[in-house]
Amino acid sequence: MIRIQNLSKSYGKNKIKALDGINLEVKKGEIFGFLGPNGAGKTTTIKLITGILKMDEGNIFVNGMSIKDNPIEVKKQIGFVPDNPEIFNRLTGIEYLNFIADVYEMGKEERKTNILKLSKEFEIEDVLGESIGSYSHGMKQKLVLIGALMHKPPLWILDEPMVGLDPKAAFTLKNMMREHADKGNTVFFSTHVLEVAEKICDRIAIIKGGKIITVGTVEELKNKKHEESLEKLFLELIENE
Ligand SMILES: Nc1ncnc2c1ncn2[C@@H]1O[C@H](COP(=O)(O)OP(=O)(O)OP(=O)(O)O)[C@@H](O)[C@H]1O
Repeated sequence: MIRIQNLSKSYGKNKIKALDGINLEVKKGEIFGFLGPNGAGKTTTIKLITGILKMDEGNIFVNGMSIKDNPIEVKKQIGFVPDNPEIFNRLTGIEYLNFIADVYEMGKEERKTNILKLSKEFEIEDVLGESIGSYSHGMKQKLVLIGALMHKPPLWILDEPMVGLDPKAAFTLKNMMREHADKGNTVFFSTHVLEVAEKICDRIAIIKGGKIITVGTVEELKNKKHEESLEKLFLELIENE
């Protein structure tokens, strides 16, 4: 579903390398966790897959299409939730969702059905008429999730999606991620919450200093290093690799 080849990205005049030639393959049907310490390059990778940033070198293919050659087609495949849900505060929730639905050219019935279903699941159907500026962080996060998922994209890319969600909403989202992957779709998400990654990911990658230091199932990686938990494995790899 996602193929990343020799991807590099530097920022600023000093050309600080945020990503240094990473390679990664994420398959259909998997929940893939992208882990790493602060500043490792997770958000940069996500911004390159979603076409928000331009890569310096390498290429990214989504469903066989290069993001360089088919940026619009690739974006149609993706539902993206950024790490910060700061969105149009002056719009109401429903105005925001209708705007997103327009961008994705969704029909009247389709948008109505999908918005109703998702807003009920995340329990914000009663506040969609109110301005986003009045929402809590968690409510904004739920609204962004609904906006990203309502056009039913096969590939979900979620940057720290659990931050700000209460336990019930986080549980709902985790179940939705599993269901989505089980239907043959793909979920790629970054997180610092290792317990969540350990529980729900089919495979993980750990990135540090712009380089992927390991990829595999949680069990494979734990066995390789004889560690009992993902937390211990993560700390060992971050210290020593
Ligand atoms: N706009 C920018 N200008 C300059 N440097 C940047 C910019 N954005 C990111 N960086 C640098 O690129 C590197 C990778 O950052 P990135 O945000 O991708 O990390 P991350 O793994 O998502 O971190 P976190 O867990 O803290 O969100 C860091 O050294 C960061 O300081």
